[in-house]
Amino acid sequence: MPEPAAGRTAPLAPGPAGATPPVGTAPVETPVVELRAVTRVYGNGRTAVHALRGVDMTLRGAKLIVVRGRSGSGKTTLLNIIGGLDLATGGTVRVAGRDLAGLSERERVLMRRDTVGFVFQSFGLIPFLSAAENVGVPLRITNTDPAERDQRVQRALELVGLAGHAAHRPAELSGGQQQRVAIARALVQRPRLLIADEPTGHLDAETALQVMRRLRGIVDGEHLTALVATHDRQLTDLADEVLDLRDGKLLVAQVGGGPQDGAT
Ligand SMILES: Nc1ncnc2c1ncn2[C@@H]1O[C@H](COP(=O)(O)OP(=O)(O)OP(=O)(O)O)[C@@H](O)[C@H]1O
Repeated sequence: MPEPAAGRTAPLAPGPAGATPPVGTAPVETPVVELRAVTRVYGNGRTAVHALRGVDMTLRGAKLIVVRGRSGSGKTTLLNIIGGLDLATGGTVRVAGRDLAGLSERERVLMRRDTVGFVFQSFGLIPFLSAAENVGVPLRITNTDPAERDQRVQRALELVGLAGHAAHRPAELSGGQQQRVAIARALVQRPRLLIADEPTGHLDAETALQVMRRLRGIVDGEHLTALVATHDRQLTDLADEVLDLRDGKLLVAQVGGGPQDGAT
């Protein structure tokens, strides 16, 4: 699939100013994710668990990419390493052109904040805050100007189709609506990369499909890359690419433009 000719659109407003290089605004040619020979070993000696065994991957462009695999195949480990929540034992991990191993802890925090949006199975909403307040939490942390914050929260809620539910608390929303609020919260910092670990795991099949369709539309409309781990077979139909992990190895990888680009 051809790459967009121009830079990606940034409908959720320009990137924040910061002391570190603006990783969230890396050139569009830069793959958002590049893994080379990535390994992750938990523990050591005879009890060592080889969760990832030499994963190569290149992701770029507005793509919805599904990672699937049996329980224990390494999906969460892979997503956490790409998102900078965990460090690889070996190999190279580049996100928006930056080698994560070369970043300090603080730089990794900034990389996550500016480049990556996370969505988890359990939604992770704060129960006593409204939908809008939940979505606005990342912007409060970064001391975003209140007027800009309100505008970006409103836009993010519109993207997930919940502009009319801004004042509702999580308990007043359905499971699918709660996950859409969580997606809006992940989008409000305008990430290049959205990482979702079993985002529909707590939803019934019909609701899961609705959430995934919404995600599909957001990937296309916002020109971001979404990496979604799921067991759900029907959700893979909406993906541009499907990566199969088995025992820490990537079996299928036709991602990032070139044929077999990044395939193991
Ligand atoms: N912190 C840890 N310490 C030791 N082993 C771990 C740790 N985290 C994961 N593992 C092991 O690494 C392997 C991969 O786990 P991971 O959670 O990445 O798989 P998964 O595909 O996401 O599984 P699931 O679908 O059940 O969430 C498994 O064998 C798991 O037991």
